[in-house]
Amino acid sequence: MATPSSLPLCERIQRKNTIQRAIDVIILFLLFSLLVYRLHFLNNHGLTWLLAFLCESWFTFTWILVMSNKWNPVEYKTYPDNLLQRVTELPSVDMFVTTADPVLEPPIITINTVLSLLAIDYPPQKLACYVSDDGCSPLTYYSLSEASKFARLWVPFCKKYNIQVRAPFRYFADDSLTFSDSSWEFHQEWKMMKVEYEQLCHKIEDAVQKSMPCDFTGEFAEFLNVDSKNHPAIIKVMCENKEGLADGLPHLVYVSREKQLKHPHHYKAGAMNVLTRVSGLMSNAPYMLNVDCDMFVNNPKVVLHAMSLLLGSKSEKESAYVQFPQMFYNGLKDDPYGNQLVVVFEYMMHGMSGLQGPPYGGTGCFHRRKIIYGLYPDDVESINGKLVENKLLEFGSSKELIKSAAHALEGNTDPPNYLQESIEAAHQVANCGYEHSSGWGTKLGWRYGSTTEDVLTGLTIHKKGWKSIYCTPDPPAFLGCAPSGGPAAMTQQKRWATGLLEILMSKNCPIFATLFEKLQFRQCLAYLWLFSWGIRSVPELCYAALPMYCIITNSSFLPKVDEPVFWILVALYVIYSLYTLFEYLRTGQSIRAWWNNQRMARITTMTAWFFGFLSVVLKLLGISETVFEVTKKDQSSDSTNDNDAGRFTFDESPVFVPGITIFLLHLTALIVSLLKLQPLAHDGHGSGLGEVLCSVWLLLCFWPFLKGLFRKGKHGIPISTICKSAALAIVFLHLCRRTTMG
Ligand SMILES: O=c1ccn([C@@H]2O[C@H](COP(=O)(O)OP(=O)(O)O[C@H]3O[C@H](CO)[C@@H](O)[C@H](O)[C@H]3O)[C@@H](O)[C@H]2O)c(=O)[nH]1
Ligand SMILES: [Mn+2]
Repeated sequence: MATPSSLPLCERIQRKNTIQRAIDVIILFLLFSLLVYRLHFLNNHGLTWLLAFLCESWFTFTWILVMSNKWNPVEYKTYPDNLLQRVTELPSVDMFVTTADPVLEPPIITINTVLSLLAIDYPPQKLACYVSDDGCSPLTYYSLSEASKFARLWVPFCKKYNIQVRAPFRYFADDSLTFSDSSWEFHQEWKMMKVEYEQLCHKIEDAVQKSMPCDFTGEFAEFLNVDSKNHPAIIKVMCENKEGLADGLPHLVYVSREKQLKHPHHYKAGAMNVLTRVSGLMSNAPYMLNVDCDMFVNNPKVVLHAMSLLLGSKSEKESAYVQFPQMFYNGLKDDPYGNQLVVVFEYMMHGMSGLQGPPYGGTGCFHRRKIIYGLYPDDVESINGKLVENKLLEFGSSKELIKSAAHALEGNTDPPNYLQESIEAAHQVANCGYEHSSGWGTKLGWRYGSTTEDVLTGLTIHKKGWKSIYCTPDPPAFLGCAPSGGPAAMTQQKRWATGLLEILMSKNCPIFATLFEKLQFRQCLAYLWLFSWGIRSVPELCYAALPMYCIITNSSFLPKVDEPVFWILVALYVIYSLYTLFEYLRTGQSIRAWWNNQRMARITTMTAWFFGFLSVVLKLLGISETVFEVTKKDQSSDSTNDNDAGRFTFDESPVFVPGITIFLLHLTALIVSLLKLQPLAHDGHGSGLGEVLCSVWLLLCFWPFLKGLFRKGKHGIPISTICKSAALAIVFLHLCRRTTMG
């Protein structure tokens, strides 16, 4: 019989992907054939060929990155039940939740996430939950305070009946719940709990309705007249498990860091660093979990899964952090905005798992505190006083923090602390001047300088030689909101493209990390794939311009139907489409979802990513800074029955202009072609079937924009945007005419 110490905690499994590899290679071969063909005839054709060749070279390069990324997929299995037999004492975990704006992120969402964390299946005396509120909102604080009262009922209820989904709004929204085979007692308690939760919701709704949620006395006094952009730090211990009771609740602490107008606050990265320091003073757990305010715990065993990997891997070097996938509960049917990322997570993340590990995704991730504090893999074996002393120089001036950090770096656990005792020191480290001349944001903690601080922070861990692990338990660990409208989806994609490109264009570029540090070569390729999203918009826009340019000027950039290479292109298109379609079907998605994603990939690349690209160019030129725009979260769940839900929505944002321009131009091109208004072709290289097919395909991709031209309200494109796009299209047409005449 296996002894407890020999029971496995986790297992690394190499996925088989022979067929996929074969198709990858075929696609690559076709791409190379196309490039060779282009090169061979470069002299016979004009600029359009050269441009097509350059774009296709870029696509081939991207394909190589994708191939390398997906070549050795790996997945991990975890055995959390063995953990409980093997480990006598589980380590403690600090849990961080960030929220920034009570309007875009309604407090009811945040408190559901907090409640789901408080009710997690893990010894509560080992847990502390810290909520960072960058909105410094009395409403958020009030909601949390009410939620902490409700938690005293909710947490024991969840544990007693082993409830699966511990975010109450999701639990009570589940219609499939039946009481036929449950006890009378459960039924009674369930009813009581539902009433309590409804009361909590009413209180919060009432507070939202009133401009003032409370009368700003007592514990609320500090919120009187606060300005969310300019206020002192507010830190409140809302719930403390002083006796360390195993049937108590985890600690709950509210943190709103100090803000001053002239001080950069570094958005979420800044908030995470404050949480790291405040928690370092209070509970100083060796592990830290962080989630966005909308990402509630959907699998109550999530900490046990993470611990199976953190404690069960061969060495700490193998598991610097454990990342869970981002999945969504409000996913619209067939993913109309292409932002549920199922396929990306399934194939790209498992692919990276076979290399140095998944990037850090900002939410649903367990970190080791000492690695966030800047430790290298080699330091772990030879940790000594000198080394620790050197590291501590970066921590700023708080003596208490330095002491706690020394403990964390040396791997000692702290004697239990009363949280309230650290409140003064906590205020000190939450001040905006605290990081001045320290290493926070540059040498330790969450890194500054990118609107995707998560990926940057993960990269700095990988480049030290650490590896990370991707964990996909069933049921999914966390679920959150995907943006459910065109503008929100575009804002998010733009921010991602911006942040990722910012990293590529900085000293943190992964190429340097491979040359001079310990980032593995193929991990570097995987990061390059991610970081070049913004750049990809340029060749895609050029490639999208080619068919219409060719039709309008009666020139060509594609081979003619009677040339054999034409079939290379057809084969490429067909094989690639079937290949991607198969990926969607294999992850349980519909053909419609596949098409929506194909379409949205083109729309997002040419609009949101292009704007991301532009904002990085502006930053590099020193003209403007990049900003973190928070995405709007809404609670509406599966809107499968809502006809409106999948309909594209628009706003005045300039991000829609390139999309509409492309649409208008292709429409014009097709009309020109239909009415045979093209000029005479030079030397017999006029446009042909290939160009027309491309144009038709792009029109189909941008179909939502056609509908938007005729709709009103949020489903319609604002007149001003249409005018701007039309003006741009006219300028383009004019330029086309000049080139033909010239
Ligand atoms: O000044 C700020 C801005 C944002 N946030 C928080 O950051 C989180 C993420 O913001 P969100 O608008 O939801 O962005 P998403 O694009 O949905 O987030 C993804 O992308 C971000 C940037 O890469 C990561 O930080 C996130 O963890 C990841 O889920 C939210 O909890 C916000 O409250 C702050 O705390 N302070
Ligand atoms: Mn989010």
